[in-house]
Amino acid sequence: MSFELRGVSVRYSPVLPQLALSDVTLSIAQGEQVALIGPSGAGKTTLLHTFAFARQLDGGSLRALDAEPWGLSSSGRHALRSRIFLAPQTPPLPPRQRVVTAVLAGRLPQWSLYKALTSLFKPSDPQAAYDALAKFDLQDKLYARVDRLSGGERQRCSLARLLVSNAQALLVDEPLSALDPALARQTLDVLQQEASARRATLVCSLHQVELALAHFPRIVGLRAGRVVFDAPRDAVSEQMIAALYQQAGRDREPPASAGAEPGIVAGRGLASGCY
Ligand SMILES: Nc1ncnc2c1ncn2[C@@H]1O[C@H](COP(=O)(O)OP(=O)(O)OP(=O)(O)O)[C@@H](O)[C@H]1O
Repeated sequence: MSFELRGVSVRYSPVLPQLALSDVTLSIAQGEQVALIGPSGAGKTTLLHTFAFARQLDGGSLRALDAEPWGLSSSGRHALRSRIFLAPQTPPLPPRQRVVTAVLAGRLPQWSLYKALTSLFKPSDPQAAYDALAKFDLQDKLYARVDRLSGGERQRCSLARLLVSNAQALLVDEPLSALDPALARQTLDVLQQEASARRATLVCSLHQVELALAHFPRIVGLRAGRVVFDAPRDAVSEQMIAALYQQAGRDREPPASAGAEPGIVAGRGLASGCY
């Protein structure tokens, strides 16, 4: 099993009454490809960070790659973490760095400190960075500076890092926010082909509901920190989507229908695609 959450709660601060995740139970098998959808503030990012044990639990338990990260020593946790790639919503790319160096940073978890430092001055494997960038049609940017890239180029450059890593679990947070529709589809194709080729688990948060349903066999709907549905894409109806996004952002209480069949909301359908 890649990830198993049992009754997990996460709170950002003890002074904040609300839970970012509330009693979440979810299992994801190795090699599965899952889309997380839900309104802004639903807890998608928090869930991805929880999988990658970047956030402490306030309750419940987590298993990741068949280990219990919070029961390990910090060095054990670090070793386990190196097998997971978390691509954040805002790519942390140093602006003055060359793209080749930024992409090869995807290998940092596998490198010694010496190799990491020397690679800053002389990229250790520019061919690997070139090949990864080529999958996103960005190979001509190999030696460009990161701050000369467009937002969409930067986003794909950050995902090229994932391609050079050797992670067995790929956690990707809103990878399409700066991309046009054609690039968005291409980017998802690249991520999914890569995950399939290395039999890695892929969990991807998306605001583009249509793309989530078109690309991912399993869809998890989150709202107000809770799993509202977890279903094969063919079982996800327009009504479920409408209920998931109903009054998005206006409450942090679990919807009355959480865990049950959601109600029908008129006027919004899958055709509107991005909620
Ligand atoms: N650093 C933080 N400190 C305090 N609260 C936070 C922090 N990060 C997130 N939250 C809160 O936790 C909840 C879940 O946020 P999260 O970022 O996981 O949602 P999301 O579904 O990823 O949203 P979006 O789609 O807008 O990125 C929200 O209520 C948010 O305000």
